[in-house]
Amino acid sequence: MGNFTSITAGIFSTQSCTQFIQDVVSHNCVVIFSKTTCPYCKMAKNVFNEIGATYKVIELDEHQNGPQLQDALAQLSGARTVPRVFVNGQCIGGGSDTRQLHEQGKLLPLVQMCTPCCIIPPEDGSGSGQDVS
Ligand SMILES: N[C@@H](CCC(=O)N[C@@H](CS)C(=O)NCC(=O)O)C(=O)O
Ligand code: FES
Repeated sequence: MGNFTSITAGIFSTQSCTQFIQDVVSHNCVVIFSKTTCPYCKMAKNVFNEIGATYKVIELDEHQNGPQLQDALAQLSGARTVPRVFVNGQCIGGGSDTRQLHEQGKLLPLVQMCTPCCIIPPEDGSGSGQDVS
């Protein structure tokens, strides 16, 4: 009788996970593939909080296809560890890589290259943005 392997593979295949990841990272300036309990992941989120960048988080431990997504991330980025951090469609590495780039002053310029810009303007109360000097 029939072989259902190809059907059950469906959405769970590494290939469709790869497509999902490529879709998410091409539509969001900063994407963090994370696990809710992971301190390295918190570190990565904190770095982007510090520079005022908004980011999309995908918590792999809460995701139906978490393990498959990790396999696909390994293929795409060379590591299946969390976090995996993407800026402007490119993987910049994990939590310590993100912090290091920030300490070297290289993270903000990467984020600023995104269109549309994902930096939240600081609320300094200095008026409506109209400069009439
Ligand atoms: N230096 C790396 C360390 C990442 C790491 O070792 N992550 C562990 C969890 S803390 C991991 O992903 N292990 C494999 C797994 O959870 O599937 C980083 O900062 O991202
Ligand atoms: S520190 Fe343990 S899951 Fe990341």
